[in-house]
Amino acid sequence: MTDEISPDHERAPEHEVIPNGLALPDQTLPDKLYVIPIHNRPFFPAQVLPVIVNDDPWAETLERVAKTQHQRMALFFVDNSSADSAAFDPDSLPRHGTMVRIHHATREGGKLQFVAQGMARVHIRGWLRRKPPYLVEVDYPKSDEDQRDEVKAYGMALINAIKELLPLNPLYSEELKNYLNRFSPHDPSPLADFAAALTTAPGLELQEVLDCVPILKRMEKVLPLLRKEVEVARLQKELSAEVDRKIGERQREFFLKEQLKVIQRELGITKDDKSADADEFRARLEGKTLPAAAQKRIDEELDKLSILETGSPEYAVTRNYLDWATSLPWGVYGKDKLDLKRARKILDKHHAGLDDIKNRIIEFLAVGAFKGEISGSIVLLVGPPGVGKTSIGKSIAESLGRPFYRFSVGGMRDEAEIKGHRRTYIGAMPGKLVQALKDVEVMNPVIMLDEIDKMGVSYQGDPASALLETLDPEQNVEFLDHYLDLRLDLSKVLFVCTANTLDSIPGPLLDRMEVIRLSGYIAEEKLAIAKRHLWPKQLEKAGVTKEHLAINDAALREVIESYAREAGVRQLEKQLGKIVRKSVVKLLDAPDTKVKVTAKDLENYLGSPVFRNEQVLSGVGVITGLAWTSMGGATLPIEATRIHTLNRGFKLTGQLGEVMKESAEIAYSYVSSHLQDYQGDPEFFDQAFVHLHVPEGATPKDGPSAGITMASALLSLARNQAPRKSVAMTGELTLTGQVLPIGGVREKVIAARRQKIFELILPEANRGHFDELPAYLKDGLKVHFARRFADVAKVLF
Ligand SMILES: Nc1ncnc2c1ncn2[C@@H]1O[C@H](COP(=O)(O)OP(=O)(O)OP(=O)(O)O)[C@@H](O)[C@H]1O
Repeated sequence: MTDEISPDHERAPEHEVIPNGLALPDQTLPDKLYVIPIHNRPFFPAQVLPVIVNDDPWAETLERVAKTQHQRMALFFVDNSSADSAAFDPDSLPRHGTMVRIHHATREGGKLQFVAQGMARVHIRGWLRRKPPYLVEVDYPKSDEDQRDEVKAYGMALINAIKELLPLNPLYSEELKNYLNRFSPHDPSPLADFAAALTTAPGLELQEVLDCVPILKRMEKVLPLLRKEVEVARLQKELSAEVDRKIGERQREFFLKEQLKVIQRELGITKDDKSADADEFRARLEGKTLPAAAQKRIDEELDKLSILETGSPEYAVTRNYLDWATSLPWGVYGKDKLDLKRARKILDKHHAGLDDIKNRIIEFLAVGAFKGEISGSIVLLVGPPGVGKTSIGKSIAESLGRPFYRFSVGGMRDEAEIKGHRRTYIGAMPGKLVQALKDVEVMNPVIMLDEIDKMGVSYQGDPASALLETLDPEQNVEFLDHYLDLRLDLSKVLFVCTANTLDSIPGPLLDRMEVIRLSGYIAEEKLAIAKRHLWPKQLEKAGVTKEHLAINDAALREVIESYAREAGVRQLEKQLGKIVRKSVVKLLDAPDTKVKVTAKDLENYLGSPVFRNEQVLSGVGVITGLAWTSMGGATLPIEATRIHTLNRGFKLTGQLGEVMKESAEIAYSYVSSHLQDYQGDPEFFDQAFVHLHVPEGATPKDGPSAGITMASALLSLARNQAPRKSVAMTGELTLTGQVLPIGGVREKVIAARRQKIFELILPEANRGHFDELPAYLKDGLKVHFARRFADVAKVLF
């Protein structure tokens, strides 16, 4: 067979625009047709549908069809997905295909598209060309068109089914319209074909319908297919209605929820906050190691949080609890830097002098370095105000590389401040220690407890015993905060406490502490501190350079002597601050000058001097004692006078404590009964009402160490003889005239030097303490050691 064989040689008419589905009067039935295979489902004679085939190899077929006058070809169903190519087996074609008329063929992107109008069943009689373009000889099978009642009944059934189908899917009505344009609804053959074409039955089943020429049989096949289609469509419709309903419900819910969110946001109680809260709390615990009990407790609280209403007070309480519990640094420990050289450098950098203190601290750190950790120790720095206790504490933290937290327990009356309130209280809070740990973010900081000698006691519990529980390494492994109600391990915290005196620190607490004494500074030390630290610090604070503002040593010395004679340096620091501030005012007036502060100018800066050198009192009945208070050592003049001679008597003033009163009684008894041993008038006290006064009457004083001083004052009065000037003394006196040792030798020596007193009387039993003092304190001092009061009297008179 050759290519020349073609069904027709005439060209198609130029314009043959046919509205879809319009029945053609043209009933041409060509006996030779080109063939194109189609897939998915067969094409029925009652259909008008667009068909798409591959350009290759069907382009030529279509071109040839286009050249025919009748524009017809045959479509055969091939149930093979690979068949849209030339590679189909011509013998595999089914018995019947459909002769179609081609309209509107177009070509785009490798595809050919045309509208096929089904015309008639067609049967291949023989092959004229077995490769594309395929060409076959055909004939057209005729169905038996008898109008028996059964056919009619089937026709009615089909029409009813189609009617049922129509409302279920709007697409069907379009196809029905096309169909009715071309055929009478009572024509059984097209009706059966149309009905089959409406169904979504599988290709092979539909091919069976196409292959079935006898009308009754064909209708028998189609009706169940159509009924099934109706059922499926109905089911589908129901399903989609159900889906619609569900989507509708969900959408409704969604919109309501969104509205609720907006309302809650407006009211400040956004639901989202809840999960954000819980998420944040969980995130905070990441990387931390909690004890099992704490983990369990926090999990429980988180669960509770999730069921509470955000607006409820209970929510706020739980949230607050979790906020605290999760922000603790569970299991987070900083690494200690135990480098002693570095530690020494840091201590030296911040502190002038204090060599013995620094050595003690280095020893303390050395023990830690040897053990590998610093824990289980409590350091107590005791000394007068402003001697650098706090700054030593800070330096310890810095040299260990640990964070530092400081709080004062002075005046604390309620143990809840240390251990927290129970959660049942409104506004309950954890105690200071939990707050400290939250702040420093490690479990092993240096925590400084200031003023532990000034803790109070009240009905709200005893803070001292709470503190003992906190500090004691035996107990603080399991420290319990009332608010958290969780056990915390405080054993790795290094506690540094400060106090001005040891007297009021509870014994059990003191027992566990490593006591380091800072005893106050003498003038030379203060000068060094002022030059190296305080003055530069004040300049920096004011933003002035030393090129603009200078002070000479003489001026500094004068400040120390006349304006700041306390044991510490806080007053000194304040005075220097005053000088700097006043100088800044001057500098603002004349920016390019340099201000030099000298001793002469001091009155302009600081007013008249607070202390004068001639302040040491002297005269009959006046003796300078040495005292030691929480403010450091001090000189303490004691005066005795005879008020009248009417009767015997004795009166005491000056805010004296019980012990001091008793030592006054002892002094009075001793002196009055031993006057003749001391060259006094033995009758003197028989006609003397004596008044003994300790000045600075507003300051409470106590202790036995003024015994010999008071006795000396009374003796001076009785002998009516002024004692030697510039001698100061301290010592306890017994009824038999023994001189007993006293405490605070160092502080008292420092105080005497500050007052420029260089001759001292000390109890013999304190000789060792004196000898231990550093040379710079002992230099130039004349010290008499007294065993008995007679030794004292010998020096004085
Ligand atoms: N040896 C020193 N060298 C340098 N500066 C010092 C020295 N001693 C104290 N200072 C400074 O004096 C000021 C007061 O010191 P600090 O606050 O440490 O005293 P404190 O003993 O803790 O007093 P308080 O008992 O009143 O708390 C600080 O500015 C501190 O730096």
